[in-house]
Amino acid sequence: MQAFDHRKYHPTPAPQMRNRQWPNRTLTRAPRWCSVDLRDGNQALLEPMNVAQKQRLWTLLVKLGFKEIEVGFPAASQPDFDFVRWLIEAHAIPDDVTIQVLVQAREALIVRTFEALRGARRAIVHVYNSTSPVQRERVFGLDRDGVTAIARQGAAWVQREAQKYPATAWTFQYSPESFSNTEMDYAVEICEAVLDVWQPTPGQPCIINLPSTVESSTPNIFADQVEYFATHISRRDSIIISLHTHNDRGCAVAAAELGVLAGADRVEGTLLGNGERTGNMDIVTMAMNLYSQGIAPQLDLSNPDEIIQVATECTALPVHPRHPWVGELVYTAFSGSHQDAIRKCLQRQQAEEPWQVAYLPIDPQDLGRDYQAVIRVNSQSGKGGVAFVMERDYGLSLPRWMQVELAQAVQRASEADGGEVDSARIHALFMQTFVNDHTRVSLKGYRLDRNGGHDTLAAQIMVDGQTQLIQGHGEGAISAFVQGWMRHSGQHINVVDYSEHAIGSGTGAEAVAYIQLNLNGQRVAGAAFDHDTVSASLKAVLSALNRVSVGEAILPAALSPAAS
Ligand SMILES: CC(=O)SCCNC(=O)CCNC(=O)[C@H](O)C(C)(C)COP(=O)(O)OP(=O)(O)OC[C@H]1O[C@@H](n2cnc3c(N)ncnc32)[C@H](O)[C@@H]1OP(=O)(O)O
Ligand SMILES: CC(C)C(=O)C(=O)O
Repeated sequence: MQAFDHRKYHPTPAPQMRNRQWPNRTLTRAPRWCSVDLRDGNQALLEPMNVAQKQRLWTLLVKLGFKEIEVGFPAASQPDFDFVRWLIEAHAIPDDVTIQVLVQAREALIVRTFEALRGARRAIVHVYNSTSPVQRERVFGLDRDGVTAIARQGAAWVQREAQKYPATAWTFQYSPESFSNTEMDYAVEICEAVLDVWQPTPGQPCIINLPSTVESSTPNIFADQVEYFATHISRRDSIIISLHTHNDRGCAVAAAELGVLAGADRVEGTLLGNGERTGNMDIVTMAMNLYSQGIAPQLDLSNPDEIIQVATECTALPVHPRHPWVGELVYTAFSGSHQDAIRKCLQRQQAEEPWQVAYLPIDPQDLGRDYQAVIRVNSQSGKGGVAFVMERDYGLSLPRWMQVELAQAVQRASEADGGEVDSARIHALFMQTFVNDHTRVSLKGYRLDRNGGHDTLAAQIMVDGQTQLIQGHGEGAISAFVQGWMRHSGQHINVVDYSEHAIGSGTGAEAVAYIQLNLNGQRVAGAAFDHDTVSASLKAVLSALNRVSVGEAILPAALSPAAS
């Protein structure tokens, strides 16, 4: 066979299901969570955690609200053993938290595991052996009966050792490792053998943990396997069915979700999905998936930045900026149409109504993220994003036609400079484009006589350093000013659009005015600020006029200093 030849592989067999129920169900509550960060997560690290790092991660897991935490494989290494001893001797385990430890079905390792747990108030001992045909035939060289004997014997050793420590409240857990690659009838058979040893009861249940040790099928097949198992195993009322999915195909979360629909009670996973190969099931993602559907996740994930900080410091693994729910960029939109939709929805969103914001599946503030990062502008952005930034950071609600023109200026800047255009730069472009410095023509003062809609305005303006007086009549100050300007200059000006609003509140509030003129057939917009609204509007007219006059020397002859 040549390289990259798909014929090397065969599909994972799926159980024959006649009347599967899970597709008709929906998730309504969070499963029982068990964090395996300190065990499966740890065993996948280039440099496994030392005791201090484990203590740090443990503290975080407890703070997040985990009630079951697999703390290590104490028979495997001294740091794991020492960490379990520290937890017990330092009384670091809260009353409502149960520690869990993993061990192979090997006598010496089981004995050592119970030594590590001496003095624990409560503990889950998790024993496993692998059950798939490849493991049976190629790793263990045994048939089904031989592998079942390992499981039965392991279960018996666990039971025997537990009896030596009667002061501890023990729960036993068994994993048919490689469950999802095991024939389902055999998976049930081997677990029955373990249950025969442990004899669980509803009052003293045990945990059967079903792993997709290596994820090798679509999540619906995993769900079928779980439903098959849950409906064929005996003593269902005496066992907690737990899932432990891996992410080889990128579907660990989906598999766990469907597995819960298929009858599982409990889910094992890690924070942000660290674990063997492509990782364990990411509990943060699954819990946030539930949260976003209005289901209490039973974990406090309101400070993901702390989770990321502790997890990355303990594992030395970075978190992708687009990691589901918590990545640095997940609540940031660069694309114009997304920004436009987000801006409109946020404007309409009422505090007491259900969240309905396009492109933002949850309110970023729930996770301590502010709206600062929601909209960032680059060459893919449009007027919506630019308008959002101006409103959010400077309190400026630009009229639509000005948004369009500013967005074009921003786009040119982004294309010229490459990358993101930050809020300060957008503001500078606004000021440069629409407000400018009134170098040639500026307002010195005005007198407005209001006369029932027929107003007279006398304005003193500076033109190239010399004072000029223009006078006009009209309906309102702007129209009187424009009329005066036209009379003096011979230019034709039409006010196409005008708006103004206050920035801030109280006596110190400033007004901003936006105006669009048609000057001799050419559209030109301007904006201006002043504490006095009339001044702001007259200055906005001059901002627009300055724009066309700059560099083009089209100042009207009558207003040019030579003509005065
Ligand atoms: C899918 C999972 O994540 S399972 C958890 C895996 N995690 C780890 O392995 C991390 C911790 N493990 C370790 O540090 C080591 O494996 C130890 C210390 C526990 C044991 O080390 P060693 O005794 O040197 O043996 P090693 O791990 O190589 O084990 C292989 C032997 O154990 C047997 N074995 C492996 N798993 C099991 C099991 N679950 N139950 C019974 N026997 C097992 C193998 O058949 C093999 O036996 P052989 O020597 O007769 O061929
Ligand atoms: C021991 C089991 C649960 C495991 O880690 C796996 O199968 O991935």
